[in-house]
Amino acid sequence: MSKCIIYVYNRNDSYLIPIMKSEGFVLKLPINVYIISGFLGSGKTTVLKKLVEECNTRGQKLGIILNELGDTNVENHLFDKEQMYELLNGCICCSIQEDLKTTLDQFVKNPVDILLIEGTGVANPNEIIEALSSPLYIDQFNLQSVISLVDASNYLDYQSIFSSSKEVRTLLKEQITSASFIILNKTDLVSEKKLDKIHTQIKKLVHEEIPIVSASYGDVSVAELLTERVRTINLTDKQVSACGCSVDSSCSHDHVNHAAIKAVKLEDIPLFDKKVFEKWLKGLPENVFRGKGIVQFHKDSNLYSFQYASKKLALEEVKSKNGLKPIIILIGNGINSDAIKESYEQTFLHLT
Ligand SMILES: Nc1nc2c(ncn2[C@@H]2O[C@H](COP(=O)(O)OP(=O)(O)OP(=O)(O)O)[C@@H](O)[C@H]2O)c(=O)[nH]1
Repeated sequence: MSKCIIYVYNRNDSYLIPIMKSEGFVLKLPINVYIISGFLGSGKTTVLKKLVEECNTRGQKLGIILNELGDTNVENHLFDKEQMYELLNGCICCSIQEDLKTTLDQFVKNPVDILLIEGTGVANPNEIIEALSSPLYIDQFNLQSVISLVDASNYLDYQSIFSSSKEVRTLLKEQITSASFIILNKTDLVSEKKLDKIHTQIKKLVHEEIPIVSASYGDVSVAELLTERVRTINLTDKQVSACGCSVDSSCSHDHVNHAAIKAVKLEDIPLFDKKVFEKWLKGLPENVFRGKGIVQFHKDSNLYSFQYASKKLALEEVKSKNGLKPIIILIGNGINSDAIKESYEQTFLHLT
């Protein structure tokens, strides 16, 4: 096939869309989209990595949108070979819907085979669905599935931790009810009995057609993950976002779902002792339930990506160090950032 690019006008006549990118590949609109949703630490990035690996093996061109609560994404190095965009400093909700639209425009101009969107752990997928189903994008993007990860190791605890926060409980529920495919993940960390109880509770929340698959480390077949389930997506509430704004209203207030869930960033990190670091993380107040970042240890020139979720620390050597610096992000509900910084300084900088 000779190299050519065909342009067509989109419905709004606002710009030209390339539908044939390069020799041998025909990248067409609409782009198939998968939303990966789920609470903090539930396993979204684990599933995303799996999908990226598979799509690369198949030679499919991938687009990725990563959304982070804070101003730093410590996991972007995992996807630096993909056409990736980061939406930082807030959820894909009323506060950065415009950023999402700008990013979607980039994909309309530069189509990919598959677009994977990972929301923050406190994003309401309904708001991403809204953007994709707006008249501007309905012909350009084809939402295939909303994959929601549920953290089995924390599901029941979160009901009590957030018993006084209706907003977070609503968010946790909506991450489930807006799904077309549910992965009950981290089953390796819970007993059969507990798992049955959680399964029964989730089943009551969703339509009987929605599959609920138990997994550990997101070990669900890629075929299942990529199945088109658009017809079973529960869009009944999609015209009203969780913060109560209608789709077309210009929402100016802060997104309320996760107002108390905040991220604390620690930089200029010294070299650590691995055991002291782990002990410090596990000794943090109960309301700090997620940590991630990059660290370096004594007598070791490697950089490590760390994940702290479900009270477990996981370390992985970073292969492409390009410009990466040690950093710690801690996320929790109503956390006292001054107290955390003080504890960090006392433990690692020996300041009193
Ligand atoms: N034990 C166990 N750990 C898991 C499982 N799935 C993921 N993890 C680990 O849990 C941690 C968090 O996983 P992620 O995939 O980063 O979770 P996430 O939903 O992207 O987290 P956020 O970035 O907070 O939104 C990592 O250390 C994973 O390796 C599982 O099924 N069992």
